[in-house]
Amino acid sequence: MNPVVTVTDLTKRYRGVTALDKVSFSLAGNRIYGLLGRNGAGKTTLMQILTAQNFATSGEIAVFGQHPYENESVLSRTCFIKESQTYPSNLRVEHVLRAAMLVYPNWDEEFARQLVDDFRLPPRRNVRKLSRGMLSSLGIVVGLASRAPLTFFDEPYLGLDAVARQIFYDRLLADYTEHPRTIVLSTHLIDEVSDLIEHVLLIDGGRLLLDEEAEALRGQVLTVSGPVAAVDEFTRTATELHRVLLAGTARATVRGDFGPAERERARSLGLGLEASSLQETVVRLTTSSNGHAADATSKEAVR
Ligand SMILES: Nc1ncnc2c1ncn2[C@@H]1O[C@H](COP(=O)(O)OP(=O)(O)OP(=O)(O)O)[C@@H](O)[C@H]1O
Repeated sequence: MNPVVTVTDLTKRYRGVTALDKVSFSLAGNRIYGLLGRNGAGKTTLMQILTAQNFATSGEIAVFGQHPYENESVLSRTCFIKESQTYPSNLRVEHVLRAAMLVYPNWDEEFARQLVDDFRLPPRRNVRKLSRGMLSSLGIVVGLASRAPLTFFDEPYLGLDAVARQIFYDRLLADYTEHPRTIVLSTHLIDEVSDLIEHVLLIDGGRLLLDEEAEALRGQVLTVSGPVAAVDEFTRTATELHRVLLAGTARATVRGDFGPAERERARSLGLGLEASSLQETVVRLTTSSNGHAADATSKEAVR
């Protein structure tokens, strides 16, 4: 199947800031992508360019095989829900939903109504009078009910409580299962979405640090713990991302290909092995690397 998005050597420079630096990747159809990275990594800039709300400095992009700028056939299939979505101040909730119905060909009105109930949104209230969390809920309703074949959610939950966030995750997963599409979810709440994400794109300082299936990544990053000498022996053949020393023992987060033989080797050295969570993996990769993970091992002496 042709990719839904292809990005080749995409660079975006603002005055004095390189927000994206020769980024290349593609997005397949019908997958949920996690677009992860620290503040200022370049995530919003990337989504803006892919939705024709910003221009590249150099590089190529194709969305559904075409450039998205002023391209109705691409934009009608693309939905971008931003962190701080703004609406004309004279609109009520029901007006926003009606406008969305006109924009998105796959709009599901019944699903939208159900979501409005789920998030307890008052349909007749003016958007100016919505609370911060209610505004985020409205964006989520539009993002889900649009059923756009390519949907971007950029930190959609400012002000949303834990119950509403869980409703978002549950409805997203259930609806995606029934109506598969390509969803890009940018978030800092990595633990909360780690079961949803099928593929991880990690950006750091404008560079793509990771483009990996979530399942594959789970087996690639491990934490080993035990006597320092045994940890040293084990980590000789892996990339060490982080280490904590504690009274003669070490706990190291390592990245590598850990098949059954490697795991057996760890056990024979008397080491404990734990899979790292996606959040820990992202934190360790972005704090240890700057693109040079092996050179910049972080050694943190606790005692
Ligand atoms: N209009 C602009 N003018 C100048 N610099 C900008 C502009 N927009 C973004 N930047 C800079 O580009 C870099 C990437 O910003 P971007 O908003 O894409 O990051 P982000 O990954 O979405 O961050 P966050 O997670 O904090 O939302 C940052 O250094 C930011 O300050």
